[in-house]
Amino acid sequence: MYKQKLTTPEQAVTLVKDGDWVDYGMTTSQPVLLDKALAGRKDELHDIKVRETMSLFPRQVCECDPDCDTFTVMNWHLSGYDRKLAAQSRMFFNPMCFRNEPSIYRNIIDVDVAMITVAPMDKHGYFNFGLCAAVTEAITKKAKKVIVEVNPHMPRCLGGRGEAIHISDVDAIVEAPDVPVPTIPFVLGNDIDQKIASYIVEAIPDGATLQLGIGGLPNSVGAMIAKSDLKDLGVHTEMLVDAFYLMAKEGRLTNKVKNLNRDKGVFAFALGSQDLYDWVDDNPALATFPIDYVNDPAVIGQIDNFISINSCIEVDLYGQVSAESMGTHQISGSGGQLDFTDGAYRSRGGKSIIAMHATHTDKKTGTVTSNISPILKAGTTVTDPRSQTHWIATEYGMVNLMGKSTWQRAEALIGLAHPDFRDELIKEADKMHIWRKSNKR
Ligand SMILES: CC(=O)SCCNC(=O)CCNC(=O)[C@H](O)C(C)(C)COP(=O)(O)OP(=O)(O)OC[C@H]1O[C@@H](n2cnc3c(N)ncnc32)[C@H](O)[C@@H]1OP(=O)(O)O
Ligand SMILES: CCCC(=O)O
Repeated sequence: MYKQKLTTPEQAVTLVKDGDWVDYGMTTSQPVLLDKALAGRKDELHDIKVRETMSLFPRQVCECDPDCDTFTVMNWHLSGYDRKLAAQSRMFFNPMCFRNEPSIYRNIIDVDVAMITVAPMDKHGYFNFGLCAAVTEAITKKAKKVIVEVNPHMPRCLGGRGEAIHISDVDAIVEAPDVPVPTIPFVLGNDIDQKIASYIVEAIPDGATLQLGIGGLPNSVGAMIAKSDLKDLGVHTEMLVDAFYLMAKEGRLTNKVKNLNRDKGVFAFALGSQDLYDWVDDNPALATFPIDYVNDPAVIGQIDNFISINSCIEVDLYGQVSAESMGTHQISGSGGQLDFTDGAYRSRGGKSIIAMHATHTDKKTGTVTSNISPILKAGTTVTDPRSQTHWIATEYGMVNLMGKSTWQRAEALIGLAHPDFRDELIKEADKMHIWRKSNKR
């Protein structure tokens, strides 16, 4: 069957017809040779819609078609490359809560052709989805045709479920022996990140189960945990990052006291360095599951002492969080932030922590602005509504907003702002009628 289905990328993409919706696997499952071959058909195809997530390298269907004559590309979560294209109307954002994405595929949207990078076929005829199980099964099950791009460098991730596809469900196979699996460097934050990390690490008990988001700030927290005295930590995370490998190496991560999936570190996709990939490869201490399980707040809430650590871009004085846009400029996406904010709050002893620097410096102009604002800018997307926001951390401390009234939130958040911006924030809070008269006397 393998020999019958094996073909060239150019031949495989002839499965795509005018008007089709084509889905690429997300992050490390993005096809490379198939993307290039599909781009090669630009002049003969019409109205092809491509859906993808977080490009880790230039997308050939975008590069070949700057005026978007043939390809309309949509993206569930923007990377740095993607946000530049989106700002030129060459890519469009697909709003979602990550836990809902599989059900959106199952119940709402159609897929004509799925193109997915996978690990080599095993002796039972299965292609492991490798580093990214998250939504891959939902995409392939909905697709009318499935093309797999086999990458021999793709680690094999053992799964709870939904981690592989059988050759009988595949329409065409192409091989990519010389394509590296994309890595991202483990970059630690600066002194401010270290300060914020120190508050967060203090709030983590022995035996806690952790989720870490993307970026220098969560990396700093993870690296500090690895060097701490914390014992018997567990992992239940959307994205498995290098920090978890460091914690395991230092003996902090045992998954021994987790009250769900005990002895297993749970994740939906892994993205990081080659060291991380070598650690996850065939590792029975880890289990990958689809995102509608990992990110389900009802699942997360069953795990005691669940500590979720994510970062954001801006918080207003009501406690509304944006982790994804600045006005109408889409920076990234909601991803799983709200899923974990809700889930960690439900956990006995749990905390959802949204961390950020108190200020932002514009790289081009050098202008410094407060990341705590009276109100979000016009057009900014709310990632976490104020009713769901739990803990917020900056280099000036950490506060729990849950249960606080509007004046208490304003007071607490102004206490987390950079001192240079506090007077102005107080004036605005007063105008917004969320500053106590007694404070003025
Ligand atoms: C994969 C996971 O994270 S799982 C966890 C759940 N998911 C989420 O939390 C999703 C939402 N969160 C995110 O997307 C990220 O955590 C972010 C964007 C909030 C922070 O990620 P980081 O990698 O630390 O972001 P970074 O500092 O590089 O900033 C990204 C961009 O936003 C811009 N930016 C960041 N903060 C601000 C700000 N306050 N004002 C204006 N622009 C800002 C940066 O300039 C940068 O833009 P550029 O690359 O085009 O120059
Ligand atoms: C693909 C979604 C990533 C995130 O949650 O940030």
